[in-house]
Amino acid sequence: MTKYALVGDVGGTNARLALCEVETGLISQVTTYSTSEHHGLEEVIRLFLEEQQQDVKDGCIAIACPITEDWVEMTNHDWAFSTKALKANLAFDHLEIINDFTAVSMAIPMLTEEDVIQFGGGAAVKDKPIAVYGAGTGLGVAHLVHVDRRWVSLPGEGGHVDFAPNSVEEDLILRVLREELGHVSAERVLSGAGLVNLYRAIVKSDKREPENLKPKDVSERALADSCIDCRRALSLFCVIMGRFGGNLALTLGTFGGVYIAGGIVPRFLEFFKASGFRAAFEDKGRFRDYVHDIPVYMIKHDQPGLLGAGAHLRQTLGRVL
Ligand SMILES: Nc1ncnc2c1ncn2[C@@H]1O[C@H](COP(=O)(O)OP(=O)(O)OP(=O)(O)O)[C@@H](O)[C@H]1O
Repeated sequence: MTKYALVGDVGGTNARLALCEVETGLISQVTTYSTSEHHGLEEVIRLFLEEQQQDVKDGCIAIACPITEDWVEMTNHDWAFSTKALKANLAFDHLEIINDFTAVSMAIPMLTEEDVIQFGGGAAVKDKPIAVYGAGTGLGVAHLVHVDRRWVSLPGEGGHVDFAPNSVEEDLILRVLREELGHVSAERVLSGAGLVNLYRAIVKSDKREPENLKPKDVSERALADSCIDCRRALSLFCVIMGRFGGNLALTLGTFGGVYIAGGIVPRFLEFFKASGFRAAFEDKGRFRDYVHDIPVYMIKHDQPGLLGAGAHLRQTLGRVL
């Protein structure tokens, strides 16, 4: 009989739950619940399991916040719970709560050629380290290394490293943002709000007054070619994505590839392809040759969080990915 586990991907707005076939990793019955319409994770899991009519005893839920102890509190929502209590209340044998980017990284070994778009470089080297990063509401980062015939995801808060400018234009941006924010992390430029920060800094460095724009306004005006500042901001966003990805590649020698996740880049794919992204990725001075062949892939699979939560759980249960 097919054995199923519960998998989940919980963000600030939506909680997605699904079944995962333990032997194959196949995801089915994907159901999305609005987090604002429910009191907590246990409530939506119960609703989901009542629908399924399956004897589910194992689960893995990816969630958008740092996971450091039993008590889990979401960053952008008021859901909070004890993992131990949740496992006991659901009468599960096994329940893991993992960070959402840990899940995205664990999905990578499961992806096929159809799930990605390559941006330059050669072929990925099997079992070499992998980096994944993604701009969305924030900037998520994770690394994946292959040790003792299993994949290990290295967590961290890599989105909060210092923004490292590498051109006169980027120096100007840093100066303006530092005056406003103090510490300028990479996330302050590589996220939805980051795109707006770039636009505002470009306008302010020219001693003009920026408009009150949303991230979507900046990318739409850039694509429509109706605002030169927005176009510069979007171009710079792509270049800084390249520099940041190149830094991840250098740090861990990611000859297994660098992957881009997150909801922002897919919204202007053609612009991204034609941008200075790859040149900036390789713009590493004496180490240009080192990163030259490292492939970059954008993940286009629509549920990498669920796929990765399933992969994480299956590996814990002793399956080989
Ligand atoms: N067309 C667009 N161009 C640029 N940024 C956009 C666009 N549409 C939305 N955004 C920004 O993208 C960010 C949301 O990113 P994303 O869609 O990856 O969701 P998330 O909140 O990070 O993830 P989840 O869906 O798991 O909660 C927001 O900052 C939003 O303002």
